[in-house]
Amino acid sequence: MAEGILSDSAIQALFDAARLVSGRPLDADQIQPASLDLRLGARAYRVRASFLPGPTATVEDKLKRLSMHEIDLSAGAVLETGCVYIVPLLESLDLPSEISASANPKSSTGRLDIFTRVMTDHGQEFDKIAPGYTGPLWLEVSPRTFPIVARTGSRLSQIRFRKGHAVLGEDELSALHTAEMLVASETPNVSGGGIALSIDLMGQGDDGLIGYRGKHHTAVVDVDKRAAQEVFDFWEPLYNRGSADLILDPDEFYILVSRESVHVPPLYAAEMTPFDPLVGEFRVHYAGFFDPGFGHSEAGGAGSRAVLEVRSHEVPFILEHGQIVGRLIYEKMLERPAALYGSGLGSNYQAQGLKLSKHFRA
Ligand SMILES: Nc1ccn([C@H]2C[C@H](O)[C@@H](COP(=O)(O)OP(=O)(O)OP(=O)(O)O)O2)c(=O)n1
Repeated sequence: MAEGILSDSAIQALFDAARLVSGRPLDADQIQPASLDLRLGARAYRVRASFLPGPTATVEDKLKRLSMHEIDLSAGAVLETGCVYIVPLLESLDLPSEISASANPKSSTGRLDIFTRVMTDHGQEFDKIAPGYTGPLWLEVSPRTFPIVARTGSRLSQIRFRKGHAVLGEDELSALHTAEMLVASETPNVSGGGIALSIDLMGQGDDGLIGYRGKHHTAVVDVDKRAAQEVFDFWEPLYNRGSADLILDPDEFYILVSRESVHVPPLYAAEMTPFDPLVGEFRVHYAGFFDPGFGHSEAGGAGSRAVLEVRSHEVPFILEHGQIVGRLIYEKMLERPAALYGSGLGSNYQAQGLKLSKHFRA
């Protein structure tokens, strides 16, 4: 059996065969080169704390006991920071037995520090969908830094479908790097199943901008509105003042950028591992799916950096320029996507440097 990640055309075929079902037609740009964006349904349930259904229960069973309040999302509603909401998704699955899936926040969601995880009935892990799963999908949503406005149809999370297991081993990864230059580094560090990304704290432009720290007690961000907010109402810029380092405060959220540009060739998809306990007491906060074609020069992506959402654990931590902060795992596609990231898909982050989410004016 050929193994790998399903492309845009294969996702469309799942939908056509009613293996992927939605009460509404799919949005025109909902299918991405190697993933499908998931849409919020009609209601959000405010719960006291996050939970997993476990092998004997459905999410609905648990909600009957745990929900404190129901919110109508049809006209949009504010979801507050520090609160946990459970939202049924418009999409549900009836997967063939050889197809599994995994979910992840969209990059725009991670950049807003909105914590999201997908749950399935009887699920014992977040964001993992067992082969052959039949049933609804639910999203846990918890805004961490900014209160948000979301509504039925808002797309916060995405799902990748796969057949079998097609993650590249370290030898294959090194060979692909030699052929295709996956991260622009003369001394690539391949270990732990992935290729390392390090942090850029030298900064950009004359003033040496290295990143942003999220402000507290801000106005709300509407997740469906592009370029609607002023950067400085929500973010404090951070500059390199000579030392090319940054002390991470454990209570703060940072947007930083990788030193290397990243390349995902058309026949591969990548994923940034969210946490590498060997590199320090901080983490790249959200795992990220990297689409086929991201940073690919034929798709207009030469020089695309990875944007990193970073938090420290428990203690303040000094991050230094060039320090490894995450790893990219590469996986084979089952076939080349019909459209690559960046090529006419309304992609927001191709050829990016240090870039906040699309909600802020550039
Ligand atoms: N931590 C991350 C995660 C992803 N990306 C890049 C690689 C992805 O190919 C690209 C787009 O990611 P998503 O599809 O998750 O993002 P959105 O759906 O929000 O953006 P778009 O509308 O551009 O697809 O962003 C990044 O720079 N840093």
